[in-house]
Amino acid sequence: MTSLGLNEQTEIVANSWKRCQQYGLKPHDHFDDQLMTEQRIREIIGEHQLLIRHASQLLGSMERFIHQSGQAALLIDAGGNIIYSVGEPLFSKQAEQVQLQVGANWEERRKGTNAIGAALLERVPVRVHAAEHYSRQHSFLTCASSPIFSPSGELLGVINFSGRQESYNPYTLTLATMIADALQNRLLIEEVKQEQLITLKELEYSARSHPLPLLSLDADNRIIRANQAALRALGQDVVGKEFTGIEGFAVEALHDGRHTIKRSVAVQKKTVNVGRLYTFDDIAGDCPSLLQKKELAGKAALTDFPVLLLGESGTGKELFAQSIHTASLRSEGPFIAVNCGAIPDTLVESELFGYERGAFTGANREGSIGKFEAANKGTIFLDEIGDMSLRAQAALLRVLQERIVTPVGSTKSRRIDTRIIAATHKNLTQEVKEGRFRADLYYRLKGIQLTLPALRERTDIVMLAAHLLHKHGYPCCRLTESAGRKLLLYSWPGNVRELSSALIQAAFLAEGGPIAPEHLLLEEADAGDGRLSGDQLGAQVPTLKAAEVGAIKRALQVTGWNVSKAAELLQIGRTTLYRKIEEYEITRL
Ligand SMILES: Nc1ncnc2c1ncn2[C@@H]1O[C@H](COP(=O)(O)OP(=O)(O)OP(=O)(O)O)[C@@H](O)[C@H]1O
Repeated sequence: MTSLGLNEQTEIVANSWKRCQQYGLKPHDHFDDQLMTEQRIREIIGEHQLLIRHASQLLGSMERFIHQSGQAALLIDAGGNIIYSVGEPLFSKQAEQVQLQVGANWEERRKGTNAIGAALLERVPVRVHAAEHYSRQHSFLTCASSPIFSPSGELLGVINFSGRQESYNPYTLTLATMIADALQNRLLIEEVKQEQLITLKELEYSARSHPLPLLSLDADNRIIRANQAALRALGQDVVGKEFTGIEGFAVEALHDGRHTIKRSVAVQKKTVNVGRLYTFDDIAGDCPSLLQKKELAGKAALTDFPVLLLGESGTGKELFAQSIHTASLRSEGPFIAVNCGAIPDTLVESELFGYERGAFTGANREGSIGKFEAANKGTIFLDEIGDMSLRAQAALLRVLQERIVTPVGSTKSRRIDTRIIAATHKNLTQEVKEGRFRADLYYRLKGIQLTLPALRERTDIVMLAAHLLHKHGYPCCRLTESAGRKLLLYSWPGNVRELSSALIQAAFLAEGGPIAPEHLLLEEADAGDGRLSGDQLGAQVPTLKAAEVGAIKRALQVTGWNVSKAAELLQIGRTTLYRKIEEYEITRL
């Protein structure tokens, strides 16, 4: 910014005097000498941290010169408040007598004609020397101020040099202007850095959750960028408009470690599993037996072999099935889940293979495609396969062998290109032995077989619990140590599904505080707290010995047979635990 000529400066001062007369100020009056409260000063300083940081770096480097000149340098915000100062101590003391100090306001209306107030009003560099000050109290001063603008042209404040009138130097106005320009450049660089950060964040989001709607907002909440998905969601003309929030969007503020950047990236809130299939990243836990299955499933995903998932109810079979699909080359194709146990025997063929128009009474007049065709080029997940009738098994076997389906009522067969993942909580070999499941179908399905560990066999229950609390929207909810112990000693017949619902209930009961054992309402009497409720008494009550053996076995299992850790969990001595292991003849399976 170039300095104005002498005439323009004189005119600025003259106009300021006229305004002061209109305000009703008198040169001999006692001018406003109120300072802000300490609390308010702290707040204002907090709001201008970035500006203060850059100003203090620039002025700090010339502190010696400022001292030698007998002056003080000040930073003032756009409202006329002094928010930072560095100066020669003797002059700074005198300046304080007229409140030229942090916490004072130097707007023209309060202090009469002065360089700070005039530069803020006129938005140009201004010098006010000695008797040019409207107030007689200020005539001992010589001051030079230059306005600071943001990269987008908004007035942010003023840099001012003041000293006793004898310290007048024609270059102080040039100096103020140079410092204001340097400050502006630094802000611009900062903005570019923020821009890079925001772009990186956007890239990260697009890599992770493409094609979710993605917006970038400026400091005023105006949309500066939007990807195609966001344009579809919000309209093609949203760029430049103010973002007022929208149902389903979460706004994430970005930080650079030192301060919060006012811009935000808005991404669509993850609504659990609505329109989004699970991926391997959703499978939480670091228990070796789980990690091994995850690795194997990851390899299986790259092939087209059938996968058979075994495991108790709630161990994550569907989670694995979806993750295999999303990691496979078929991920762009459909994922169709069929609960085989829920289809009535008479409808199995029409459900799986479809039917032609008018094939049977009650059928849709237009006909319908079956699940296999719906899953063409994708994956079909045959859940609860162990619950299928023998008749249905025969029909399924035909499809697997021939890779074609014939809709009910049709003579035309259709070729299908579908990857098959089946799952059951039943022991299929036992089912085969007892004649309830066809051996040939079993061998067709078990291309790659994965048995998922039951939760009680896992060593990462507490970590999984923290993950599930986070997933269910209680990221700050923490488990007390004794609650963690209770989770470890419980037998979890319902596996992760049961853990998940126990935690939601516990977080609710804990009302935002830490989750304690009494918040975990578990089904069994062996829940680790040793207490039995009234309705659990009677036939279901295990004997004391059985409960003790159960607790010891689980403690050994979750600690991977680390006797010291298991004893700690059970809150008994190590020697006692050794004795009990021997006494009850507990062995590692
Ligand atoms: N390792 C895991 N990490 C995170 N969530 C999990 C994990 N395992 C299971 N879950 C969650 O537990 C619940 C039950 O999982 P899922 O439906 O996949 O189990 P399943 O074995 O298919 O059960 P079922 O046999 O009863 O159909 C789901 O909400 C799933 O997201």
